[in-house]
Amino acid sequence: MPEPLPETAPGPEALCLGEAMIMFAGGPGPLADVEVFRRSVGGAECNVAGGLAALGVPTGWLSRLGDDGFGQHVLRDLRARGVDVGGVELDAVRPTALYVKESHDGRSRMHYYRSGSAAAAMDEQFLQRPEVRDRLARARLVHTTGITAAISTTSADMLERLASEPREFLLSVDLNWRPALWRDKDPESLWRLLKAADIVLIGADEAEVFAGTRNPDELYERLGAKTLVVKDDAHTALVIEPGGRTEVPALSVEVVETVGAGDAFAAGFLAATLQGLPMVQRLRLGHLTAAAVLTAPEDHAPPPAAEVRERLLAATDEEWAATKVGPA
Ligand SMILES: Nc1ncnc2c1ncn2[C@@H]1O[C@H](COP(=O)(O)OP(=O)(O)OP(=O)(O)O)[C@@H](O)[C@H]1O
Ligand SMILES: O=C(O)C(=O)C[C@H](O)[C@H](O)CO
Repeated sequence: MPEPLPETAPGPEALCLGEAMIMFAGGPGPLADVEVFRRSVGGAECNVAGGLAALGVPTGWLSRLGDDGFGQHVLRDLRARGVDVGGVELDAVRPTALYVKESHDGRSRMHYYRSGSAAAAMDEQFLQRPEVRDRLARARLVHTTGITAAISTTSADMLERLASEPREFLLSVDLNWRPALWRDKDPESLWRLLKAADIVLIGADEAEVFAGTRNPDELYERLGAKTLVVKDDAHTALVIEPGGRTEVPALSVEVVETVGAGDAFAAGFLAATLQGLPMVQRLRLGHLTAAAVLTAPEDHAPPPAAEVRERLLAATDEEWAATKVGPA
């Protein structure tokens, strides 16, 4: 059973709410031919939680896991990465979700085995559990994604509740549009969640599919977000907020595998936000942490070393533009 936070503990500053999955990476080659898979932990919010903790932000991950070996592995892995898992509930019946990453023809495809998972049973009551309620009351930031809105109707209801109740924390939402999870579902609840958020992160490509536009001004207008971050792959990341707009070009990266780069970007951007850094540095830290994941095969990777981060956050625009990142 998760331990409630002691009354005096400050609790995690940041909380990430969503499903973790055991990820099996196979290939290169078509799934039908792969015999051996490498196991690691995936899941968007869980990737962000690990990324925030690695950047020194006290972070908790809120979710449900099957009371099975895979769930134990997720807990062990997150604890080892310094993430508080006291808000995790174990389910004796429903399993921990799985996903298989197929690498074939130079691209990755995700195959989910997650329907009926322990996390999909998250509901409004989950937020009322003392272990969760106490952490929410003390957090400065809560991050979630469109994936959590998609995994079940009870989970979508939970997010509606989270977004509509009075809150002290900043609510951050990454669109993370996953069409496979939205078949036969109306994304209206996701629009409401995005509109209620204080910070919205969105990739230009997925915006085009989800909202029919990749134009940041149109998105800002439609989402009414207080801080909208639009990432455009290898090109640039742009923030629009009431005070104006800031744009920072992406780094030049020798890409190994792209899944998880958006989560790593979110971790860097949000960590720098909590640290009160100026907007250019918030975007730069996002690019830097994304670059670390782009040069690794897993969905998450340790961020660049502190001295590298400090040097590049302080670099001139010319030095930044000339920076190249390759596999470690
Ligand atoms: N080819 C690339 N070269 C350099 N940086 C990249 C490249 N692709 C992605 N990035 C970095 O990763 C960040 C996130 O990428 P992207 O724009 O694809 O967001 P996303 O669609 O939300 O990601 P995800 O597919 O992980 O959900 C970018 O803002 C950038 O920092
Ligand atoms: O696609 C999902 O639902 C995942 O959470 C798996 C990956 O870890 C995630 O997509 C990376 O952003």
